[in-house]
Amino acid sequence: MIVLGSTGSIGVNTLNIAKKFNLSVEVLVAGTNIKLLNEQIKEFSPKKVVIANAKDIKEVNHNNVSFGEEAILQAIENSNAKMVVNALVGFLGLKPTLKAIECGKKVALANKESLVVAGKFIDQSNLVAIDSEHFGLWYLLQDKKIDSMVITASGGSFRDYPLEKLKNVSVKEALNHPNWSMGNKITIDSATMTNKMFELLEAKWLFNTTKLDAIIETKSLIHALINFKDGSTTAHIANASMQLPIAYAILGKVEEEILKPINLVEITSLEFRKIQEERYPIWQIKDEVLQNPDLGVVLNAANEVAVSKFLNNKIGFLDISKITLNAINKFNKPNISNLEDIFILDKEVRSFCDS
Ligand SMILES: NC(=O)C1=CN([C@@H]2O[C@H](COP(=O)(O)OP(=O)(O)OC[C@H]3O[C@@H](n4cnc5c(N)ncnc54)[C@H](OP(=O)(O)O)[C@@H]3O)[C@@H](O)[C@H]2O)C=CC1
Ligand SMILES: CC(=O)[C@@H](O)[C@H](O)COP(=O)(O)O
Ligand SMILES: [Mn+2]
Repeated sequence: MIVLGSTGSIGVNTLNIAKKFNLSVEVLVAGTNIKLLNEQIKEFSPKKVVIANAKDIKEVNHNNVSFGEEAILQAIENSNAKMVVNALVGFLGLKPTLKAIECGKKVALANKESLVVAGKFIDQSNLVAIDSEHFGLWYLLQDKKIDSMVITASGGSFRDYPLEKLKNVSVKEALNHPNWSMGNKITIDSATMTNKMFELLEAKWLFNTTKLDAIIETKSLIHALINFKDGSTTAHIANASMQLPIAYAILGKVEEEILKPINLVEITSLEFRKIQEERYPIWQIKDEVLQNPDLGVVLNAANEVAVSKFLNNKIGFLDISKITLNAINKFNKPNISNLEDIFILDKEVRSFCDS
């Protein structure tokens, strides 16, 4: 397989599964964590390696290394591997997703931004999403009439902070996710609840419905629920680890233990909360975005600019949703009729948010 983003949280979990099931890894793509990449090269002996920057090539212990976005696309095209795990973060992941599909490879897609911005153009016939909530929904699906689907949110780093403290929280505090160990960008997206907005859009494209909602479950043990027409609700419960969704995405069928089962007696209780707009201002536009999913392009671009500014200490935490809502207000009627429109609008929104 080809692993894009091998040094990230999903990438590392993917390689753990590859090791456990003795799967071959033909291509590794990473950014700047060359130390970890070299360890992965030693362990998996890939034929090809791609990194972000030319200046780091000499540090990589491999004789076939290239760099940059175009090189990622070429590596996908030139490889005989049948599967691409896309664990890149952000808009950067879209072109590799499209390239992998074009090359007829199976796509195991953690890069949810691909679906957020381009869901209506993505052929899903050979694609499986890697996301705990969508894995949960898929696991619960059965041949019965569904009323609605619900995904859960942890509430993120600040779910228990007094509202008046949010203005001055630090990057370090924001990166302290209560339940999951993930990359920086998605951890901030969890704290603002933008991750859940992305996941509603992701679910819209994956399950072809807008009867979707999200609630907070503070322990991240329930990942998804389905309300059936007959009045029953089923819930997917599993320990908070991405190894199970990744194993299914890669292997298709899993019959051995990947995670330790949940012990409800030890857990003793679960707590559910409504997602409040006062704490998560982005939630104001939930219905609008679901009704007009082209807004995903605006939401994603503005959010990427804002999160990067926050992580670089240029703005405060509350400014992230201000920037995003401002962009949604400005670009409120996007007209996306082809993939090219996505790249044009993405650029316009970024330059608006940067100015
Ligand atoms: N983490 C999780 O549990 C979950 C993540 N997701 C989604 O999966 C995706 C990945 O998330 P996560 O693993 O947490 O993110 P990380 O930030 O941990 O990993 C991102 C990966 O992309 C690489 N990368 C970044 N920029 C470049 C570049 N310019 N060229 C090549 N490689 C690059 C990084 O390399 P390096 O580190 O070497 O710089 C790293 O390997 C995101 O879309 C996220 O929303 C979805 C569900 C759960
Ligand atoms: C592990 C996973 O799927 C993440 O998307 C997770 O859901 C993020 O946590 P939040 O529920 O806090 O957004
Ligand atoms: Mn998720």
